Amino acid sequence: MNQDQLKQAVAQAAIDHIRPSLTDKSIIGVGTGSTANFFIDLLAQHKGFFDGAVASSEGTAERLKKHGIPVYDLNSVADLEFYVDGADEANDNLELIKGGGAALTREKIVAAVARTFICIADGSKRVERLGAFPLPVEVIPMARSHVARELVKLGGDPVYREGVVTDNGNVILDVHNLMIGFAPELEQQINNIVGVVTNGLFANRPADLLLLGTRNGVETLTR
Ligand SMILES: O=C[C@H](O)[C@H](O)[C@H](O)COP(=O)(O)O
Repeated sequence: MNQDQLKQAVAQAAIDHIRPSLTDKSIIGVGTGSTANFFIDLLAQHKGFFDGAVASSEGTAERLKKHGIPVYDLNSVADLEFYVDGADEANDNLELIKGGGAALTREKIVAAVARTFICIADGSKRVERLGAFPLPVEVIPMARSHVARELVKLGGDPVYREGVVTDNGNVILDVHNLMIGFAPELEQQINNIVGVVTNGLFANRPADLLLLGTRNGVETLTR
């Protein structure tokens, strides 16, 4: 099985997990990235069994709409049972690094609202310790240098992701070589830097269910 087939398998596992709970009133939170795209394409086969979706990026909204799936503004949604999204790294505590596709802030917002966050990833994303993947930090453009200096004080090496503007009009610093000891604390510390919108650590709101695509099948990890 190649990586795309593993992504497809976990996307299908997520569909199988949520399908029995769906009603014609269900609205599903949908993440961003190549794994989430497999999920969207499979979800489209179940139109009629749910109402619509909330998107974590403009790209995802566009893909959902192309499939004819209604996209709702999160502000108009009172109840979101599921949020399904990929990750760049995941540990066995279901803490994640996300934001390789620059969608981290909207992803974190939708994850905060959802009752169940299902993370889908191919097995290569599983790590013992988070941090080999550079941590994405979304920053207000005028604060970029200030935030970079503060991140250096935390022991990281921030690199400006040139040419990338987030859906919120901000920029991304990718922080290399961070020692991530206690992830929930570091997540807060970075978010406390003035000018940071949010960072890609999902440790205070980790996933509830992690579906990992491996050559031996889909592994399920829960908290
Ligand atoms: O900003 C992007 C998201 O956090 C993605 O979920 C993450 O980068 C994983 O993407 P992919 O499924 O393409 O590996």
